[in-house]
Amino acid sequence: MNILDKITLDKRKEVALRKSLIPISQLENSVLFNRATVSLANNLRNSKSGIIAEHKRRSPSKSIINNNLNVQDVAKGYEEAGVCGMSVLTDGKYFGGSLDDLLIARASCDLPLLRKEFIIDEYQILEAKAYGADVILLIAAILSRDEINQFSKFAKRLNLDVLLEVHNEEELHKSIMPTIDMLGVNNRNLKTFDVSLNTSKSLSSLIPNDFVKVSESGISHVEAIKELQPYGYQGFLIGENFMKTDNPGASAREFIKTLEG
Ligand SMILES: O=P(O)(O)OC[C@@H](O)[C@@H](O)c1c[nH]c2ccccc12
Repeated sequence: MNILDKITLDKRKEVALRKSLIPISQLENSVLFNRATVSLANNLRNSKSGIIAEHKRRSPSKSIINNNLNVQDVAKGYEEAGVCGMSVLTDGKYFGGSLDDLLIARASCDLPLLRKEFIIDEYQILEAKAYGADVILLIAAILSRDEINQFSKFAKRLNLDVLLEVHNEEELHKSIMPTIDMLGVNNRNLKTFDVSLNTSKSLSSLIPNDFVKVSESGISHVEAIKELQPYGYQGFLIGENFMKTDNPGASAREFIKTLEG
């Protein structure tokens, strides 16, 4: 079984348990549930740098990245650095994250927040809203076209932006629909962990212009962004490159200064 299948299998069990612990009505009663969300897609359209900075403690491909930071400092640091949005990994087992991380990030900054999660059930979209997210991630590799349609419609009804992640042509064709705001091309193959910026380059011309194009993973220097911008990319999701340092906010700030300067 590949790692993505393993993660999704575990996720189905986890979500079933979560559902039994916290009823939907309780999520809907969250103070955050009815707040006005901020659009990441709009921020990216109006930005010169387009950086989405991620909070990621560890990953199956890199094991521990950084265990010595607190989410509050990271969120504030990213906001001060001038990023367009923040991505918060909420998967516990494989990435060391939690919904509490999302909640703390929400309490610490006004950036649009992406719930970075393996979404396989509408319940997780309600959680995203209740814990302060503005954007959800949908991963084409683990969803059918019908599910993408259903989940993205559901998210739009909650005023959440939808970032749809693809890794190849087949996933891209399956996913094009008007309820998607941003199309993210993951440079990392989630089944093998191979990383190549060529994935973003080769898929770019197949993405219709009404979607904001986001390039994800493996971006470790400003030159990579300069290389990808001519292909129409307006968003760049960066995790490890910032998180491996003692001060992710400061490294994001330095990165953006070099990029815009
Ligand atoms: O740390 P990196 O290589 O900069 O990557 C960030 C982000 O793209 C990556 O964490 C990611 C992209 N898509 C995902 C889906 C699930 C979990 C994680 C991811």
